[in-house]
Amino acid sequence: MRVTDGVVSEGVASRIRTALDRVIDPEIRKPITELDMVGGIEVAHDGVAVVEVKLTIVGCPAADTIERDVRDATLAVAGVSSVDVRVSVMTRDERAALTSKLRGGKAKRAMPFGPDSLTRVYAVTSGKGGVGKSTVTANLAVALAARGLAVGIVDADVYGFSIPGLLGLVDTAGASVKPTQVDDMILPPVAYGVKVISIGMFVDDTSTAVAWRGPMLHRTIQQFLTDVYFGDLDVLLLDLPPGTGDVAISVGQLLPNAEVLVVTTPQAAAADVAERSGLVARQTGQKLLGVVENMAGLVQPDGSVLELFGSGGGAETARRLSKGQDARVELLASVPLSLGLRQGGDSGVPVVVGAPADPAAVAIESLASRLAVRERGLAGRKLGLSVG
Ligand SMILES: Nc1ncnc2c1ncn2[C@@H]1O[C@H](COP(=O)(O)OP(=O)(O)OP(=O)(O)O)[C@@H](O)[C@H]1O
Repeated sequence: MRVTDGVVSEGVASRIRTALDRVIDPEIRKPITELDMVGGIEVAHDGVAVVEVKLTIVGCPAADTIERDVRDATLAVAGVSSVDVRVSVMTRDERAALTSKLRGGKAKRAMPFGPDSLTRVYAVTSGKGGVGKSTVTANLAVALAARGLAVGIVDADVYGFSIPGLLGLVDTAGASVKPTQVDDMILPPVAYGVKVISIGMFVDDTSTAVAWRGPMLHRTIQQFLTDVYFGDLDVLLLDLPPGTGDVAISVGQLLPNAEVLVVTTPQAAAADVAERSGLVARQTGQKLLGVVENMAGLVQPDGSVLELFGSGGGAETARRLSKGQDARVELLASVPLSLGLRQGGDSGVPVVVGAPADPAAVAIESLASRLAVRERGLAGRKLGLSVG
């Protein structure tokens, strides 16, 4: 429906369009004007505005937010007395044009994180389960995003897909939120500024055991990397299942520029397993960047330190992994045992946000400052890099 009564105020209409540049699609994270989601805008002499908004899909979960933001932005424009936001859905062709635009006009299903990409890819692995790999990954991602970097996580931990829960992307029953799908493009849910995709978002029951063989896992990781719209990321973190050669091989093939972070505990025995998972990653051509020791000494109220899992495992793993490659594998951080870190994970409010003074949060922040590298220079060229 178009406004037909009386003379239309073009000046106000164009000011509304400019104001709508500030309305961001919460899932795609771009202005709705850039996404061609704004149709006609007409304003009658009495200041009554009609704004047409085209959503990507029927039942778009962001519909209410977008409609409200469009209403607020329009009403804030001088000369507007009231607004009628008319919501419709894009046609197939409009949607196809949008997904192609978001892919930068590139062929469908191109891999955006290949060797030429300016995204720094960190693959987080561990020798065995339960060492806090996912907890560290989730907090690291949030800390990097808080520094203004564009950050994404691919949770490929089929056996323990815990990233959605750690970042609060779950409903009251504990089920992961489902990503919106625009044709064959998947829009990753966003938490604390981090775009997240997880195997947990594609299983109906969180208690489902996902018993996948290598090829299935490979296809899933590949699909996550090609069909999920991450946009231009500064950093992509991959949470990998502990100690499997299958996934290391897939990551080596799909993301040859990925750099591996090995998470281990301070226990001496854990160093053996952690070393093996690092070596598997190296055999597949990936670069080992560093070791993160987690569950290190817990500071007691009296100031003494309780080393529940012993000490030195992280440094030992880094020392052993340094043999056999030119660049030294560094112990990048030692994250202490922390009630706050564990509680933050359980409640979906990462400790780096909920209790930034917690010693575990401080250690993860310092890890983030070592890894927070933006490769996109002002001229869009690649910048020189170094960790440290
Ligand atoms: N530094 C820490 N202090 C206290 N608890 C921690 C710490 N790090 C992790 N945890 C807790 O340990 C448990 C295992 O952590 P997490 O799920 O992150 O491990 P994981 O290595 O990713 O395991 P998996 O790969 O098997 O899924 C969680 O309950 C988490 O809250």
